[in-house]
Amino acid sequence: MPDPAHRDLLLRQEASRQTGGTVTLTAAEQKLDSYLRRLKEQEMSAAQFLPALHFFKAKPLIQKSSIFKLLQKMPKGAALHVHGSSLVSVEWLVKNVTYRPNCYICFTWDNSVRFLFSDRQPFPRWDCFYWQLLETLRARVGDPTGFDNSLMQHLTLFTEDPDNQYPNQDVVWEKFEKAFIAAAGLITHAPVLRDYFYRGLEELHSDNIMYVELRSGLSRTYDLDGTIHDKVWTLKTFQEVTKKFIADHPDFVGTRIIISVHRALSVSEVTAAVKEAIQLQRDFPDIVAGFDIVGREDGGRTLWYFRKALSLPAELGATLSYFFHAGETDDEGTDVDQNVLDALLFNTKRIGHGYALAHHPLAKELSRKGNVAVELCPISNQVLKLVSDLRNHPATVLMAEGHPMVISSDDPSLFGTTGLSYDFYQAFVGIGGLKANLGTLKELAGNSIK
Ligand SMILES: O=c1[nH]cnc2c1ncn2[C@@H]1O[C@H](CO)[C@@H](O)[C@H]1O
Repeated sequence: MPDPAHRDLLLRQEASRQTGGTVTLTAAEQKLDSYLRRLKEQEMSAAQFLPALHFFKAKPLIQKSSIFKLLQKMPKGAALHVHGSSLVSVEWLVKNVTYRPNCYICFTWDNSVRFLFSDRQPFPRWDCFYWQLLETLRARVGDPTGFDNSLMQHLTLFTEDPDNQYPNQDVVWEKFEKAFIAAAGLITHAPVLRDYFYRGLEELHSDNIMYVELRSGLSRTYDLDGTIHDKVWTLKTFQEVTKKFIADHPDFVGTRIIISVHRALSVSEVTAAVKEAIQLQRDFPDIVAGFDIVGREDGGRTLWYFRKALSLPAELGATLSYFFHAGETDDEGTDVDQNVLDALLFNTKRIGHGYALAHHPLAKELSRKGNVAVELCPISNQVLKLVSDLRNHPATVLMAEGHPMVISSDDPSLFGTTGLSYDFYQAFVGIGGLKANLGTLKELAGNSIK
């Protein structure tokens, strides 16, 4: 029989490698940890293991969970992987923004919607022939609640029947991109953008988050009379709103922007965007964090495809920090699957998603040694169909190995979440399992503000 004392020693050694395994807990924290463990045993043995359900089905049940309620109260540090155009709850977009005067709507041939604020009847566009004043239309349909719910459906992925609505990744990604386009007309109206951003910070702050980094393309914004504002205007607006928010909430620390472009762009377009981002980071060092390339990785252009553009800062002797999405794929062995290694070769500061990282021993080693944290977004991975049951998420291995990682929400409006508590729940209960404890939570929150 193996020596029980030796076995004990090995078990302790192994546990100490787990994320949070080296965090020491005070006596009071140990008490809380035992309580958390009991709660977790109950929730994990419940007939419906919530992180195994599609998030849309689990959400109302998570809201009743005692662990979730504790997580809401916990200071969670920073939200480091959030897309700026999916920041605020769709209820607010519909109930507040679409009720503002001069809001026009148009239904497109592909069953999507467009919004536009205008002081006159908008001209037909290629994607939108017939614009109607929302106020008039809402009055005419007679059932404003039903109408508003249908508007929300265009702006979120939420559905009661996700398994049938989204049979595969192609279907869910198509709806996903359509929802971004639909929301754009609301969010890029200049006066709305200010309120939208302030509201987004409120939602984060009320979930005990102190800092956020937003991926944003800094889309041009417009005024009622059609005046267009450029990226500098948008950055200044982010800067001003953040300042006001901190004045109103002194415990909030700040916001920074990771300038993002879509991977559907050409090399020359990305080259121009990199040049512009270098300049913007130079001009706004306190608000521009760096640069990323976004959009669905599978079937999309790779980081290596853009290598000339991405090498520019080094060639020019300029600085531009990278925060690349990489390895948000289960297509092992394809070109996109190499994004994780290439992201590291381009000195990315963090890896967005890194779902594929577990299958890349060398990239994993580099990320660990360089302390390049993986931005784990469990709900996003579930909704966008990379994984169904979180117990099978490759991050279970990363967490067991103490790999540097942070937890984030990716697209709160589209997934119907606010703050990070839902994401922490899924990571803590689903991915961490019984092994993850209060030390794990402390380390995850701590990693985000290092
Ligand atoms: O999880 C994600 N992976 C990759 N791209 C994403 C994800 N979430 C959003 N976007 C991309 O960000 C753009 C808006 O900033 C969206 O158009 C979408 O392509």
